[in-house]
Amino acid sequence: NIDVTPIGGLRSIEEGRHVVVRGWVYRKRVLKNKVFLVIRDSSGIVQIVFSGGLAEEASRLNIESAVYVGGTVKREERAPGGVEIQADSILWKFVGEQFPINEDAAEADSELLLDLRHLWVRSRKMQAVLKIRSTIFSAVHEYFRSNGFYEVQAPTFISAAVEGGSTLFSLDYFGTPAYLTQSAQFYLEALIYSLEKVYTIAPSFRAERSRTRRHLTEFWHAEMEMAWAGLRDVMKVGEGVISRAVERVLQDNLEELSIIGRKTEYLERIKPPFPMVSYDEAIEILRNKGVQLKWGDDIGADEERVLTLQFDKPIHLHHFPEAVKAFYHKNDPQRPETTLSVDVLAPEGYGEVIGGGERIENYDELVSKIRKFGLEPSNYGWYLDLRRFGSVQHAGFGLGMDRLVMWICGLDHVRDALPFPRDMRRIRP
Ligand SMILES: NC(=O)C[C@H]([NH3+])C(=O)NS(=O)(=O)OC[C@H]1O[C@@H](n2cnc3c(N)ncnc32)[C@H](O)[C@@H]1O
Ligand SMILES: [Mg+2]
Repeated sequence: NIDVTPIGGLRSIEEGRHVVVRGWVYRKRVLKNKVFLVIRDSSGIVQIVFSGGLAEEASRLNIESAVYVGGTVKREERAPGGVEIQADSILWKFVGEQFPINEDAAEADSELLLDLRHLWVRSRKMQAVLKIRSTIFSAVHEYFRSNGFYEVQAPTFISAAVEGGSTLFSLDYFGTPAYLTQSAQFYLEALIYSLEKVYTIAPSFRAERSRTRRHLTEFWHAEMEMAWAGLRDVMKVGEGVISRAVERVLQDNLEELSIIGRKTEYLERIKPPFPMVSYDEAIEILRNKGVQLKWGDDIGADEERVLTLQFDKPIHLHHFPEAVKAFYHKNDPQRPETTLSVDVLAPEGYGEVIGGGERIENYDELVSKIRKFGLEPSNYGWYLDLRRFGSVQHAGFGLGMDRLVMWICGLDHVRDALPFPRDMRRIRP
Protein backbone atom coordinates (compact mmCIF):
# COMPACT_ATOMS: atom_id res chain seq x y z
CA ASN A 1 0.00 0.00 0.00
CA ILE A 2 1.20 3.41 -1.08
CA ASP A 3 1.97 6.25 1.34
CA VAL A 4 -0.35 8.99 -0.02
CA THR A 5 0.08 12.69 0.95
CA PRO A 6 -3.16 14.67 1.39
CA ILE A 7 -3.05 17.64 -1.01
CA GLY A 8 -3.85 20.06 1.82
CA GLY A 9 -0.64 18.96 3.57
CA LEU A 10 1.71 19.66 0.65
CA ARG A 11 2.58 23.23 1.69
CA SER A 12 4.36 21.84 4.77
CA ILE A 13 6.44 19.38 2.68
CA GLU A 14 10.03 20.48 1.95
CA GLU A 15 11.00 21.22 -1.66
CA GLY A 16 12.55 18.26 -3.53
CA ARG A 17 10.69 15.61 -1.52
CA HIS A 18 9.05 12.82 -3.56
CA VAL A 19 5.32 12.35 -2.84
CA VAL A 20 2.32 10.42 -4.14
CA VAL A 21 -1.01 12.29 -4.32
CA ARG A 22 -4.40 11.01 -5.40
CA GLY A 23 -7.61 12.71 -6.40
CA TRP A 24 -9.69 13.88 -9.33
CA VAL A 25 -8.72 16.08 -12.28
CA TYR A 26 -10.20 19.52 -11.62
CA ARG A 27 -8.59 21.56 -14.41
CA LYS A 28 -6.49 20.59 -17.45
CA ARG A 29 -4.25 22.75 -19.67
CA VAL A 30 -2.46 21.10 -22.62
CA LEU A 31 0.58 22.96 -24.04
CA LYS A 32 2.93 21.91 -26.87
CA ASN A 33 5.06 19.51 -24.81
CA LYS A 34 3.68 19.95 -21.31
CA VAL A 35 0.37 19.31 -19.57
CA PHE A 36 -0.72 21.12 -16.43
CA LEU A 37 -3.34 19.32 -14.37
CA VAL A 38 -4.97 20.69 -11.20
CA ILE A 39 -5.90 17.73 -9.01
CA ARG A 40 -8.30 18.00 -6.10
CA ASP A 41 -9.00 15.84 -3.07
CA SER A 42 -11.13 16.65 0.00
CA SER A 43 -8.28 18.73 1.51
CA GLY A 44 -7.32 21.02 -1.38
CA ILE A 45 -5.99 21.41 -4.91
CA VAL A 46 -2.50 21.18 -6.42
CA GLN A 47 -1.00 21.90 -9.83
CA ILE A 48 0.96 18.99 -11.36
CA VAL A 49 3.22 19.40 -14.42
CA PHE A 50 3.62 16.48 -16.84
CA SER A 51 6.41 16.52 -19.44
CA GLY A 52 7.78 14.10 -22.05
CA GLY A 53 5.93 10.80 -22.42
CA LEU A 54 3.85 11.47 -19.33
CA ALA A 55 2.40 14.61 -20.97
CA GLU A 56 0.87 12.44 -23.69
CA GLU A 57 -0.74 10.13 -21.08
CA ALA A 58 -1.92 13.09 -18.96
CA SER A 59 -3.46 14.81 -22.00
CA ARG A 60 -5.82 11.84 -22.43
CA LEU A 61 -7.29 12.28 -18.96
CA ASN A 62 -10.71 13.97 -18.60
CA ILE A 63 -12.03 16.44 -16.06
CA GLU A 64 -12.97 14.27 -13.01
CA SER A 65 -10.71 11.37 -14.06
CA ALA A 66 -9.33 9.76 -10.88
CA VAL A 67 -5.55 9.38 -10.55
CA TYR A 68 -2.62 8.45 -8.31
CA VAL A 69 0.41 10.56 -9.33
CA GLY A 70 4.04 10.41 -8.09
CA GLY A 71 6.37 13.39 -8.33
CA THR A 72 8.63 15.94 -6.69
CA VAL A 73 7.45 18.94 -4.67
CA LYS A 74 8.55 22.35 -5.99
CA ARG A 75 7.82 25.87 -4.66
CA GLU A 76 5.94 27.85 -7.30
CA GLU A 77 4.33 31.14 -6.25
CA ARG A 78 2.11 31.21 -9.38
CA ALA A 79 0.55 27.80 -8.56
CA PRO A 80 -2.45 27.40 -6.16
CA GLY A 81 -1.11 27.19 -2.58
CA GLY A 82 2.42 28.16 -3.79
CA VAL A 83 3.29 24.53 -4.49
CA GLU A 84 3.66 22.50 -7.68
CA ILE A 85 4.47 18.82 -8.33
CA GLN A 86 6.78 17.77 -11.16
CA ALA A 87 5.20 14.42 -12.06
CA ASP A 88 7.38 11.35 -12.69
CA SER A 89 4.65 8.67 -12.78
CA ILE A 90 0.93 8.06 -13.12
CA LEU A 91 0.57 5.05 -10.81
CA TRP A 92 -3.14 4.44 -11.41
CA LYS A 93 -5.99 6.11 -13.29
CA PHE A 94 -9.72 5.91 -13.99
CA VAL A 95 -10.17 8.01 -17.14
CA GLY A 96 -14.02 8.07 -17.22
CA GLU A 97 -16.25 9.92 -19.68
CA GLN A 98 -16.44 13.59 -20.70
CA PHE A 99 -17.68 15.44 -17.56
CA PRO A 100 -21.04 17.16 -18.34
CA ILE A 101 -20.34 20.36 -16.34
CA ASN A 102 -17.81 22.82 -17.68
CA GLU A 103 -16.74 26.16 -16.17
CA ASP A 104 -19.19 28.39 -18.05
CA ALA A 105 -22.15 26.04 -17.50
CA ALA A 106 -21.32 26.25 -13.83
CA GLU A 107 -21.85 30.03 -13.97
CA ALA A 108 -24.78 30.09 -16.39
CA ASP A 109 -27.22 27.30 -15.87
CA SER A 110 -28.54 26.88 -12.30
CA GLU A 111 -31.21 24.37 -13.39
CA LEU A 112 -28.52 22.17 -15.01
CA LEU A 113 -26.50 22.32 -11.77
CA LEU A 114 -29.61 21.22 -9.83
CA ASP A 115 -30.30 18.39 -12.31
CA LEU A 116 -26.66 17.31 -11.96
CA ARG A 117 -26.36 18.08 -8.22
CA HIS A 118 -25.02 14.53 -7.67
CA LEU A 119 -21.98 15.66 -9.74
CA TRP A 120 -21.98 19.38 -8.83
CA VAL A 121 -21.35 18.51 -5.16
CA ARG A 122 -17.75 17.92 -6.29
CA SER A 123 -17.28 21.63 -7.12
CA ARG A 124 -14.99 23.81 -4.99
CA LYS A 125 -17.93 26.00 -3.98
CA MET A 126 -20.18 23.12 -2.88
CA GLN A 127 -17.24 21.38 -1.17
CA ALA A 128 -16.55 24.59 0.80
CA VAL A 129 -20.22 25.05 1.76
CA LEU A 130 -20.50 21.40 2.86
CA LYS A 131 -17.40 21.75 5.05
CA ILE A 132 -18.88 24.89 6.68
CA ARG A 133 -22.22 23.06 7.06
CA SER A 134 -20.42 20.22 8.82
CA THR A 135 -18.78 22.69 11.22
CA ILE A 136 -22.16 24.32 11.95
CA PHE A 137 -23.86 20.99 12.72
CA SER A 138 -20.96 20.03 14.97
CA ALA A 139 -21.11 23.42 16.78
CA VAL A 140 -24.87 23.17 17.38
CA HIS A 141 -24.49 19.66 18.83
CA GLU A 142 -21.56 20.88 20.93
CA TYR A 143 -23.49 23.91 22.25
CA PHE A 144 -26.48 21.85 23.39
CA ARG A 145 -24.39 19.04 24.86
CA SER A 146 -22.15 21.46 26.77
CA ASN A 147 -25.21 23.25 28.17
CA GLY A 148 -26.94 20.27 29.75
CA PHE A 149 -29.25 19.23 26.90
CA TYR A 150 -29.88 15.56 26.09
CA GLU A 151 -30.08 14.62 22.42
CA VAL A 152 -33.36 12.82 21.71
CA GLN A 153 -35.25 11.61 18.61
CA ALA A 154 -38.88 12.19 17.69
CA PRO A 155 -41.00 10.24 15.19
CA THR A 156 -41.31 11.24 11.52
CA PHE A 157 -44.78 9.70 11.03
CA ILE A 158 -47.23 11.91 12.98
CA SER A 159 -51.00 12.22 13.42
CA ALA A 160 -51.69 15.97 13.83
CA ALA A 161 -50.41 19.31 12.57
CA VAL A 162 -48.05 21.39 14.70
CA GLU A 163 -47.63 24.32 12.32
CA GLY A 164 -50.95 24.48 10.53
CA GLY A 165 -52.69 22.01 8.23
CA SER A 166 -51.86 23.82 4.98
CA THR A 167 -48.26 22.59 4.83
CA LEU A 168 -48.81 18.95 5.85
CA PHE A 169 -47.61 16.10 3.64
CA SER A 170 -50.27 13.41 4.08
CA LEU A 171 -49.70 9.70 3.63
CA ASP A 172 -51.69 6.51 3.97
CA TYR A 173 -50.39 4.72 7.06
CA PHE A 174 -51.87 1.21 6.69
CA GLY A 175 -55.27 2.71 6.00
CA THR A 176 -54.98 5.49 8.62
CA PRO A 177 -54.28 9.13 7.63
CA ALA A 178 -50.82 10.20 8.80
CA TYR A 179 -48.40 13.03 8.02
CA LEU A 180 -44.70 13.71 7.73
CA THR A 181 -43.52 15.66 10.76
CA GLN A 182 -43.48 19.48 10.54
CA SER A 183 -41.69 19.80 13.88
CA ALA A 184 -40.58 17.57 16.76
CA GLN A 185 -41.85 20.16 19.26
CA PHE A 186 -44.74 18.25 20.85
CA TYR A 187 -42.54 15.21 21.46
CA LEU A 188 -39.83 17.39 23.00
CA GLU A 189 -42.50 18.88 25.28
CA ALA A 190 -43.30 15.35 26.46
CA LEU A 191 -39.61 14.51 26.95
CA ILE A 192 -38.81 17.52 29.18
CA TYR A 193 -40.81 15.81 31.95
CA SER A 194 -38.17 13.11 31.87
CA LEU A 195 -34.95 14.89 30.85
CA GLU A 196 -35.81 18.60 31.50
CA LYS A 197 -33.62 19.94 28.64
CA VAL A 198 -33.72 18.16 25.26
CA TYR A 199 -32.75 18.82 21.65
CA THR A 200 -32.87 17.07 18.32
CA ILE A 201 -31.53 17.78 14.81
CA ALA A 202 -33.67 16.05 12.20
CA PRO A 203 -35.56 16.71 8.96
CA SER A 204 -38.94 18.46 9.06
CA PHE A 205 -41.36 18.53 6.13
CA ARG A 206 -43.56 21.38 4.87
CA ALA A 207 -45.66 21.29 1.69
CA GLU A 208 -44.57 24.83 0.80
CA ARG A 209 -46.14 25.81 -2.48
CA SER A 210 -44.38 29.15 -2.61
CA ARG A 211 -40.96 28.97 -4.31
CA THR A 212 -38.87 31.43 -2.28
CA ARG A 213 -35.14 31.71 -1.60
CA ARG A 214 -35.55 30.37 1.91
CA HIS A 215 -38.20 27.65 1.82
CA LEU A 216 -37.58 23.94 1.28
CA THR A 217 -40.11 21.13 1.47
CA GLU A 218 -37.63 19.07 3.51
CA PHE A 219 -35.33 21.02 5.81
CA TRP A 220 -32.96 20.26 8.68
CA HIS A 221 -34.45 21.43 11.94
CA ALA A 222 -32.60 21.85 15.25
CA GLU A 223 -35.26 21.97 17.96
CA MET A 224 -34.86 22.37 21.69
CA GLU A 225 -37.25 22.41 24.68
CA MET A 226 -36.60 23.33 28.32
CA ALA A 227 -38.65 22.73 31.47
CA TRP A 228 -38.92 25.57 34.09
CA ALA A 229 -38.09 28.07 31.32
CA GLY A 230 -39.62 31.14 29.69
CA LEU A 231 -39.13 33.58 26.82
CA ARG A 232 -35.82 35.05 28.08
CA ASP A 233 -34.32 31.54 28.32
CA VAL A 234 -35.28 30.88 24.69
CA MET A 235 -33.55 34.11 23.65
CA LYS A 236 -30.42 33.24 25.65
CA VAL A 237 -30.12 29.75 24.12
CA GLY A 238 -30.95 31.07 20.65
CA GLU A 239 -28.18 33.68 20.65
CA GLY A 240 -25.82 31.23 22.32
CA VAL A 241 -26.20 28.53 19.69
CA ILE A 242 -25.99 30.96 16.77
CA SER A 243 -22.89 32.69 18.21
CA ARG A 244 -21.19 29.33 18.86
CA ALA A 245 -21.82 28.23 15.25
CA VAL A 246 -20.39 31.49 13.85
CA GLU A 247 -17.41 31.31 16.22
CA ARG A 248 -16.55 27.76 15.14
CA VAL A 249 -16.82 28.61 11.43
CA LEU A 250 -14.43 31.54 11.96
CA GLN A 251 -12.05 29.17 13.77
CA ASP A 252 -12.20 26.23 11.37
CA ASN A 253 -13.29 27.47 7.92
CA LEU A 254 -11.47 30.68 6.98
CA GLU A 255 -10.19 29.02 3.78
CA GLU A 256 -13.69 27.85 2.81
CA LEU A 257 -15.18 31.28 3.55
CA SER A 258 -12.58 32.78 1.23
CA ILE A 259 -13.28 30.19 -1.53
CA ILE A 260 -16.98 31.20 -1.51
CA GLY A 261 -16.12 34.90 -1.21
CA ARG A 262 -17.80 35.46 2.21
CA LYS A 263 -16.29 38.49 4.02
CA THR A 264 -15.54 37.58 7.65
CA GLU A 265 -16.21 41.06 9.04
CA TYR A 266 -19.96 40.36 8.77
CA LEU A 267 -19.48 37.35 11.05
CA GLU A 268 -16.86 38.69 13.46
CA ARG A 269 -19.40 41.01 15.14
CA ILE A 270 -21.89 38.21 15.89
CA LYS A 271 -21.63 37.99 19.68
CA PRO A 272 -24.36 38.01 22.37
CA PRO A 273 -26.42 39.86 23.39
CA PHE A 274 -28.54 40.30 20.30
CA PRO A 275 -30.84 43.34 20.19
CA MET A 276 -34.40 42.71 21.37
CA VAL A 277 -37.08 44.33 19.18
CA SER A 278 -40.74 43.98 20.12
CA TYR A 279 -43.37 43.46 17.42
CA ASP A 280 -44.73 46.93 18.31
CA GLU A 281 -41.30 48.53 17.81
CA ALA A 282 -40.84 46.61 14.56
CA ILE A 283 -44.13 47.97 13.18
CA GLU A 284 -42.92 51.50 14.07
CA ILE A 285 -39.52 50.98 12.41
CA LEU A 286 -41.15 49.55 9.28
CA ARG A 287 -43.75 52.34 9.09
CA ASN A 288 -40.95 54.92 9.37
CA LYS A 289 -39.27 53.12 6.46
CA GLY A 290 -42.43 53.51 4.40
CA VAL A 291 -43.68 49.93 4.74
CA GLN A 292 -47.50 50.00 4.86
CA LEU A 293 -48.30 47.65 7.76
CA LYS A 294 -50.94 47.76 10.49
CA TRP A 295 -50.76 46.27 13.96
CA GLY A 296 -51.84 42.63 13.75
CA ASP A 297 -50.32 41.98 10.31
CA ASP A 298 -47.70 39.26 10.01
CA ILE A 299 -44.10 40.36 9.39
CA GLY A 300 -43.11 38.42 6.28
CA ALA A 301 -39.88 37.98 4.34
CA ASP A 302 -40.01 41.39 2.63
CA GLU A 303 -40.65 43.23 5.91
CA GLU A 304 -37.95 41.13 7.64
CA ARG A 305 -35.50 42.21 4.92
CA VAL A 306 -36.17 45.92 5.60
CA LEU A 307 -36.03 45.36 9.36
CA THR A 308 -32.79 43.34 9.43
CA LEU A 309 -30.97 45.84 7.22
CA GLN A 310 -31.27 48.25 10.19
CA PHE A 311 -29.07 45.97 12.35
CA ASP A 312 -25.63 44.35 12.00
CA LYS A 313 -26.46 41.42 14.30
CA PRO A 314 -29.36 38.96 14.49
CA ILE A 315 -32.34 40.38 16.41
CA HIS A 316 -34.90 38.88 18.78
CA LEU A 317 -38.25 39.91 17.35
CA HIS A 318 -40.67 39.15 20.19
CA HIS A 319 -44.29 39.45 21.39
CA PHE A 320 -46.10 38.71 18.14
CA PRO A 321 -49.90 39.18 18.14
CA GLU A 322 -51.81 36.01 19.03
CA ALA A 323 -53.30 35.63 15.54
CA VAL A 324 -50.00 35.44 13.65
CA LYS A 325 -48.54 32.63 15.77
CA ALA A 326 -49.49 28.95 16.26
CA PHE A 327 -52.09 27.96 18.86
CA TYR A 328 -49.62 26.58 21.43
CA HIS A 329 -47.93 29.96 22.09
CA LYS A 330 -48.64 31.29 25.61
CA ASN A 331 -50.36 34.69 25.70
CA ASP A 332 -48.56 37.35 27.73
CA PRO A 333 -50.61 37.81 30.93
CA GLN A 334 -49.67 41.53 30.89
CA ARG A 335 -50.81 41.94 27.26
CA PRO A 336 -53.10 39.02 26.38
CA GLU A 337 -53.44 40.18 22.75
CA THR A 338 -49.76 39.29 22.36
CA THR A 339 -47.79 36.08 22.88
CA LEU A 340 -44.53 35.19 24.64
CA SER A 341 -43.05 34.35 21.22
CA VAL A 342 -39.74 35.16 19.55
CA ASP A 343 -38.28 34.86 16.08
CA VAL A 344 -34.55 35.39 15.63
CA LEU A 345 -33.91 37.22 12.37
CA ALA A 346 -30.48 37.02 10.75
CA PRO A 347 -29.00 40.31 9.49
CA GLU A 348 -28.15 41.36 5.90
CA GLY A 349 -31.75 40.69 4.86
CA TYR A 350 -31.70 36.96 5.57
CA GLY A 351 -34.52 37.05 8.14
CA GLU A 352 -36.04 34.26 10.20
CA VAL A 353 -33.70 31.47 11.31
CA ILE A 354 -35.36 30.65 14.67
CA GLY A 355 -39.02 30.47 15.70
CA GLY A 356 -40.04 29.69 19.28
CA GLY A 357 -41.31 30.93 22.64
CA GLU A 358 -43.14 29.90 25.79
CA ARG A 359 -45.91 27.25 25.55
CA ILE A 360 -49.34 27.23 27.21
CA GLU A 361 -48.89 25.01 30.26
CA ASN A 362 -52.50 25.25 31.56
CA TYR A 363 -54.98 22.59 30.38
CA ASP A 364 -58.12 24.76 30.08
CA GLU A 365 -56.17 27.64 28.49
CA LEU A 366 -54.81 25.28 25.85
CA VAL A 367 -58.21 23.69 25.12
CA SER A 368 -59.82 27.11 24.63
CA LYS A 369 -56.91 28.25 22.41
CA ILE A 370 -57.20 25.09 20.28
CA ARG A 371 -60.90 25.78 19.85
CA LYS A 372 -60.29 29.51 19.20
CA PHE A 373 -58.00 28.48 16.32
CA GLY A 374 -60.77 26.30 14.87
CA LEU A 375 -58.97 23.07 15.70
CA GLU A 376 -60.36 19.91 17.29
CA PRO A 377 -59.06 19.23 20.86
CA SER A 378 -59.60 15.48 20.38
CA ASN A 379 -56.82 15.57 17.74
CA TYR A 380 -54.45 16.77 20.48
CA GLY A 381 -55.35 14.22 23.15
CA TRP A 382 -51.85 13.13 24.19
CA TYR A 383 -50.51 16.70 23.82
CA LEU A 384 -53.22 17.89 26.27
CA ASP A 385 -52.34 15.05 28.66
CA LEU A 386 -49.02 16.81 29.30
CA ARG A 387 -51.08 19.56 30.98
CA ARG A 388 -52.83 17.08 33.29
CA PHE A 389 -49.78 15.64 35.05
CA GLY A 390 -47.08 17.86 36.61
CA SER A 391 -47.34 20.60 34.02
CA VAL A 392 -44.70 23.35 34.40
CA GLN A 393 -43.65 26.56 32.66
CA HIS A 394 -41.69 25.53 29.56
CA ALA A 395 -40.31 26.99 26.36
CA GLY A 396 -38.34 26.07 23.25
CA PHE A 397 -37.54 26.87 19.64
CA GLY A 398 -36.85 25.50 16.18
CA LEU A 399 -33.72 26.60 14.29
CA GLY A 400 -33.61 26.15 10.53
CA MET A 401 -30.14 24.68 9.97
CA ASP A 402 -30.19 25.23 6.21
CA ARG A 403 -31.13 28.88 6.69
CA LEU A 404 -28.35 29.25 9.29
CA VAL A 405 -25.85 27.80 6.77
CA MET A 406 -27.29 30.07 4.05
CA TRP A 407 -26.75 33.23 6.13
CA ILE A 408 -23.31 32.28 7.52
CA CYS A 409 -22.11 31.44 3.99
CA GLY A 410 -23.81 34.49 2.49
CA LEU A 411 -25.64 32.37 -0.10
CA ASP A 412 -28.37 33.66 -2.42
CA HIS A 413 -30.62 30.62 -2.07
CA VAL A 414 -31.25 28.10 0.71
CA ARG A 415 -31.04 25.26 -1.85
CA ASP A 416 -27.27 25.87 -2.05
CA ALA A 417 -26.92 25.33 1.70
CA LEU A 418 -27.46 21.55 1.56
CA PRO A 419 -26.34 18.76 -0.77
CA PHE A 420 -29.69 17.57 -2.19
CA PRO A 421 -32.40 20.26 -1.84
CA ARG A 422 -36.10 19.52 -2.03
CA ASP A 423 -38.73 22.03 -3.14
CA MET A 424 -42.16 21.65 -4.75
CA ARG A 425 -40.66 20.94 -8.18
CA ARG A 426 -37.69 18.78 -7.27
CA ILE A 427 -37.31 15.37 -5.71
CA ARG A 428 -34.29 14.19 -7.70
CA PRO A 429 -31.33 13.53 -7.70
N1 LIG B 1 -39.71 23.54 18.31
C1 LIG B 1 -40.26 24.68 17.91
O1 LIG B 1 -40.63 25.58 18.65
C2 LIG B 1 -40.36 24.88 16.40
C3 LIG B 1 -41.77 25.26 15.97
N2 LIG B 1 -42.73 24.17 16.18
C4 LIG B 1 -41.68 25.57 14.49
O2 LIG B 1 -41.72 24.67 13.65
N3 LIG B 1 -41.52 26.90 14.21
S1 LIG B 1 -41.31 27.46 12.69
O3 LIG B 1 -42.41 27.00 11.86
O4 LIG B 1 -41.06 28.88 12.80
O5 LIG B 1 -39.98 26.75 12.13
C5 LIG B 1 -38.79 26.89 12.89
C6 LIG B 1 -37.67 27.29 11.96
O6 LIG B 1 -37.54 26.31 10.93
C7 LIG B 1 -37.13 26.95 9.72
N4 LIG B 1 -38.10 26.64 8.68
C8 LIG B 1 -39.44 26.58 8.80
N5 LIG B 1 -40.02 26.23 7.64
C9 LIG B 1 -39.00 26.08 6.75
C10 LIG B 1 -38.92 25.72 5.37
N6 LIG B 1 -40.03 25.44 4.65
N7 LIG B 1 -37.72 25.65 4.78
C11 LIG B 1 -36.59 25.93 5.49
N8 LIG B 1 -36.57 26.27 6.80
C12 LIG B 1 -37.77 26.33 7.41
C13 LIG B 1 -37.06 28.44 9.99
O7 LIG B 1 -35.72 28.78 10.27
C14 LIG B 1 -37.93 28.58 11.21
O8 LIG B 1 -37.54 29.69 12.03
MG1 LIG C 1 -41.63 30.71 12.07
